[in-house]
Amino acid sequence: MPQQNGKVIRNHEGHLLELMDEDVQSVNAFKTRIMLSREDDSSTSEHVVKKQKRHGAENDNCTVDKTPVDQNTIPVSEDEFRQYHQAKSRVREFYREQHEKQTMAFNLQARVNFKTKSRARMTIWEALCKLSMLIDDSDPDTELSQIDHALQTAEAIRADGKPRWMQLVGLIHDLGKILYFFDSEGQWDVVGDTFPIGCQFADEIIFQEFFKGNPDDSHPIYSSKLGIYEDNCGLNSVMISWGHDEYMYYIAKSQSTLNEKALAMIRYHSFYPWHREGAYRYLMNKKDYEMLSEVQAFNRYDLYSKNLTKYDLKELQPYYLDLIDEFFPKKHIDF
Ligand SMILES: O[C@H]1[C@H](O)[C@@H](O)[C@H](O)[C@@H](O)[C@H]1O
Ligand SMILES: [Fe+2]
Repeated sequence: MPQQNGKVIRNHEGHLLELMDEDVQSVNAFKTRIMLSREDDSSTSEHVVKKQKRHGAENDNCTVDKTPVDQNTIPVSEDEFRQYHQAKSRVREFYREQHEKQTMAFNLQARVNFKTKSRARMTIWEALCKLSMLIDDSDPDTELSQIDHALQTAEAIRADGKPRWMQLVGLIHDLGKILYFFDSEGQWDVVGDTFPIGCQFADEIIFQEFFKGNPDDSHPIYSSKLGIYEDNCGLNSVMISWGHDEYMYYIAKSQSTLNEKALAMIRYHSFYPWHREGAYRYLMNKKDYEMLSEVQAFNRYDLYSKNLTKYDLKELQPYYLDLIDEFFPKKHIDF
């Protein structure tokens, strides 16, 4: 049974405690690094804003949305994807808001919120069905709902004969976007490309100019090249902007048997400035180089599978239910 509004601290949940412990430690580590930099960060902002939902089909039960799609907006060749300079205003406005609001203060608080609350308990399939109600404002390449995108990605990986764990990654890589229906302040803290917090916003980030409105961009430490980090400290020690990738990574890490490549694909698939544009190499360690090629291999399916195909959910359900069972030992997942 999904629990909406889970503001309850569920201390009896073993995995939640584990997660909290791990992340309280990492949040503390970030705080320590900030304190060590002796900067007075008084930028606590008001996070309560009105949510504007951009819904797809008005249904919560996984029926197929038959809404016609504007054919002219769909990219056909690889170089037609991610053309942000000609993107619609909804995409520009999305990034203006995201870049202004993804601050260190927000990110620390988002992690504390995540670790100290439980939002809902449901099956992976039930969660996937929720994605039929979300269209991603940040994405210039699809107007379909996120359930269509999940199936397109998974089916492309499957059609290419890739391993079953990777097919599952295709299916659930964006599942964290259900965060939008729980704790989020809008889409800006759920979707979109991601980037490190606590150091310079690299030029390779799309719409870099919108960081002008982010207080961290004029912070003496956070705006420096290394910020609070050390050379080659490894991405695992870097705080990446909060959203569906981080959220789903924690869920999959604690409640699935997916391997480290799968977890890296989930965690970094939106980190385009890194995996596509080559930024932030100075934060990487040896392990990150191994994972980089995995994330890039996954990205091909994530990005280039976006087309007009709407798969028949009922037809695919038995196959994917088996796949989910293989890697998620518990039927009901704490989201
Ligand atoms: O991984 C993708 C990618 O970063 C897209 O650019 C973004 O629009 C989506 O929200 C996200 O899921
Ligand atoms: Fe994504």
